[in-house]
Order: sequence, then structure tokens, then C-alpha cells
Amino acid sequence: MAAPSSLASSRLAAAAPAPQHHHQNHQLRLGCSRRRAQRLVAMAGSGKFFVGGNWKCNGTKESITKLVSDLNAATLESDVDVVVAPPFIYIDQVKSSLTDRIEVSAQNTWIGKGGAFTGEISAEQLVDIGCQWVILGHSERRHVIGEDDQFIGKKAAYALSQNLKVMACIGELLEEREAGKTFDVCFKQMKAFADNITDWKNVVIAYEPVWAIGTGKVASPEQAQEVHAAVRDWLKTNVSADVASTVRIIYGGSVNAANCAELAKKEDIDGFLVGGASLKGPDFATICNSVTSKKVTA
Ligand SMILES: O=C[C@H](O)COP(=O)(O)O
Repeated sequence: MAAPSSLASSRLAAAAPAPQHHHQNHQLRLGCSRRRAQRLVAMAGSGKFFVGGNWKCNGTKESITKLVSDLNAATLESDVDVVVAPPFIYIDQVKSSLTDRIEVSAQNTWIGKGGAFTGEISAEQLVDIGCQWVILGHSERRHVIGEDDQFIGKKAAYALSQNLKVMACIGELLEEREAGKTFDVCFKQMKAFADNITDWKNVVIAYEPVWAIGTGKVASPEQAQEVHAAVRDWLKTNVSADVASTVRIIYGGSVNAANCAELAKKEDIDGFLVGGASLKGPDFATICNSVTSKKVTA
């Protein structure tokens, strides 16, 4: 097994139980710490913090040239995987001008092999132009375009079969949260992914509560942590302990340069999927570098 990344090492060190601690929940905490330590050892090599920038339907050749230039000039911590997702038509421009330090994602892909599917882009075509990732199940695809769970799950299976890595998005609507259905909704969306994914090593899960996307109403660190931990437990029960302990679960929804550090401190928040703030190079770099909060306190 490869040596743990320095992030994993620092988390491992932080996760070690303190012998002088005599809190009444000590045994419970000890159990959690051990579970966490195992998770981090198993994450070796793939356990980096992860930040994706979803540019959505924004940008022009000119503005993207400036954004790429700002990203190329940014100093990024080594313990973070960084990915940006331009609109399809700019992927080639970004691939040819962006530093290799940052990988490139599509925001969607077709469900299967290309052919007579007007307006679609296939996984094979994305791979052909050097695109490494695809975002699937984003709430704007689910709720604006009308993609359903099974369609999204099948897209994930096909994209993975073509060696695209997948950011698999889940998240509840405001009315679903208010009705106490957050976990039910997220687990149902997870099941559709799990029914179609056999190998999770190239998958990152993005929890994005719909009420927090583009609204400025960020989930509190506690709200996000609660769902991330529940999704991890769901994976343990329904997929495997190994997947639960290794897959990265990132948060999306009004993340910005000011709120990222507090979110990053939470144990089960392994990074971010950023919309609006990813259009500003320096802000996006600050969010990527919030991994430093994780190192100190996780
Ligand atoms: O994919 C990103 C999410 O939709 C978050 O967007 P936002 O950061 O603009 O709220």
C-alpha cells in the first residue's frame, strides 16, 4: 500500500485517541477515532481533499482566458485535487491552456455510446479531447432538465466504463428538508448510483442541498456534516465498508472564500463543489487551499 498523503497523515495523527481524555462518551469517541483512522489508511493515495469548480453555463472565450490565467498563477496546496468544469464548447480551450495541475471535467454526458443523438456529447468524445471528469446528477440537470435517478445512474456507469471519473451529485429540495425527508431523498439518489456503479474508486460524491445552490444560503457546517456522515453510513450498509471509508464526499451550495474554512474542518467534508465562486480565480484558489483548515483540526 502506498504511503498516506500528508493530509491523511495529519488526519491520522489528529484521529489518535487522547489517553488523558475521560469524557463519558470516551468509548464511543474511541470507536469513531479508530474507524476514522482505518478510513484514512485505506485512502492512501486517493485521500486528498477535492475541490471542483462548476462553471455552469457561464463564460466567454475572453473571460475564460482570464480565469485560466488566474488559475495558472495561483499557488495551490499540494494536498488537494483540483478540477474545473467549463461549458462543453470551452473544454478544449481550457485543456490546452490550463496547467496540468488542475484536471478538467464536463458538466454532463450522454448515457451511452455516441451516434444519432442530436445535441449530445459522448463520454468517448470527452475522453478524446483529454477531459478527465464529468459531473452527473447535478440538481440543475435533475430539476430544470428533468433527468431522473435511473437515467443518471446509467450515465454514471457508462462514463466510468469509458474511464471518465465521476462527480455524483445528490441533494434535497427545501420542501423535502422541511418535511424531514433529507436522508430519504439522498439515500434514494445514492441507491440509483449504487445500482449502477460497481467500482467506486473513480467516484466522488457531491452533497448539494438544492436550497443552498446559488442562493447565498450555505448549509451550516453541522448540517452538511450530518448528511455526509449519514451518506457514509448508508454506503457502509448498502455498498461496503471499504467504499464507505475511502470515497470522498464533498459539499456544494454557496461555498465561498469566507465560509469554506469552517466547512472544511468537519470530519466528513472531504472538499467542495463550487459554482459562483469558482468563476473568480483568487476566490477559487482560497477555497482549494482551505484544506489547511482540515490539516489542523480534523
Ligand atoms: O455545482 C455547484 C453547485 O451547484 C453550487 O453552486 P453555488 O456555489 O453557486 O451555490
